[in-house]
Amino acid sequence: MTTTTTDTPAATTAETVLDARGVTMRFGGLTAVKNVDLTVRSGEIVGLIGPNGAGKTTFFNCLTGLYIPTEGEVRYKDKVLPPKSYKVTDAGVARTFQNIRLFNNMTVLENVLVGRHTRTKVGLWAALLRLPSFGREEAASREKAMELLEFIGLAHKAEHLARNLPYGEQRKLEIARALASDPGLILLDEPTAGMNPQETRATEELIFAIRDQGIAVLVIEHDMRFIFNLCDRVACLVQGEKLIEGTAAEVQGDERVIAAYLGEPFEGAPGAEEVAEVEAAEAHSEAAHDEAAADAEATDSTTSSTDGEDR
Ligand SMILES: Nc1ncnc2c1ncn2[C@@H]1O[C@H](COP(=O)(O)OP(=O)(O)OP(=O)(O)O)[C@@H](O)[C@H]1O
Repeated sequence: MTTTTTDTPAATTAETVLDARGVTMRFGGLTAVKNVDLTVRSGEIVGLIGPNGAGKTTFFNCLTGLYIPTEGEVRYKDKVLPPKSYKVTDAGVARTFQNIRLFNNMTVLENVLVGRHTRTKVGLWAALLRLPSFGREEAASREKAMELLEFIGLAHKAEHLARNLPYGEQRKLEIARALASDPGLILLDEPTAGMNPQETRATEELIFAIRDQGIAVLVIEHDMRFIFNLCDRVACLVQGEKLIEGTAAEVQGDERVIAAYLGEPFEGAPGAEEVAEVEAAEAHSEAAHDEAAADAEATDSTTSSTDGEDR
């Protein structure tokens, strides 16, 4: 397996924000992610692609404390991330999910405020007794949440219930909620799933704007045009292993990536050896079957001619 890593001059001098090394995740006998290394540097947008079931979401779950990797280590700004999702958020890594997870019966503003809670400092008693410190903190949180809603273009819907937003806006709201925790890195799991081309284009602009605010981005997507337009670097997972990592042009033109998406086996692909073994075994058993059938036919014809002689 060949892995290409191309560094732009800016990327090589930038700080490493995420450093995942040798991440492996097994579920019983299934290895969903196998020995994957991936870095994301400040100022970068990195894409993670791969066919269905390649292990992309499992890898995200390993990065964000939802899963404890069977092997490997994940560091954020040089510190090993704790294996608890709220602590990962606290450390500065936020994420969105493939299936939207909003609080549907809360308003748009309240949803963003929920995302803000990791950054609020007042204690339980101050909140329950509504002490002045709580009031000040709450006002600051609301101001920040409204700024975020301005940023994503939903300030005019702050008091709407989340469930009443159109699908594309719900996805945006998820991003705003993730941003509310003031992350240094945001992980987006299929942010344009189910979007029309205009919404997809707007999401692309939003992600560029997030990057311009100094937040590094790691994004999973199946929309190749979107990913190759957006990303500084792209890594492709196939059957849990990183097949290639490089610039959009390098990954886009790699015939193994094309073959992986078209579902064709290709030389050197992860799992190719197993596929070759199965194919060889099948060919062998077919040949044995043909041989046995030919033998049986020969025996039959000998028997029938003998039978004829007997009569
Ligand atoms: N909790 C789990 N228990 C057992 N197997 C799992 C679990 N989560 C994922 N898997 C398996 O791990 C493999 C990778 O799944 P994963 O969802 O990470 O792939 P993916 O690349 O994100 O796919 P998609 O693009 O379809 O979302 C699949 O075979 C899946 O069935």
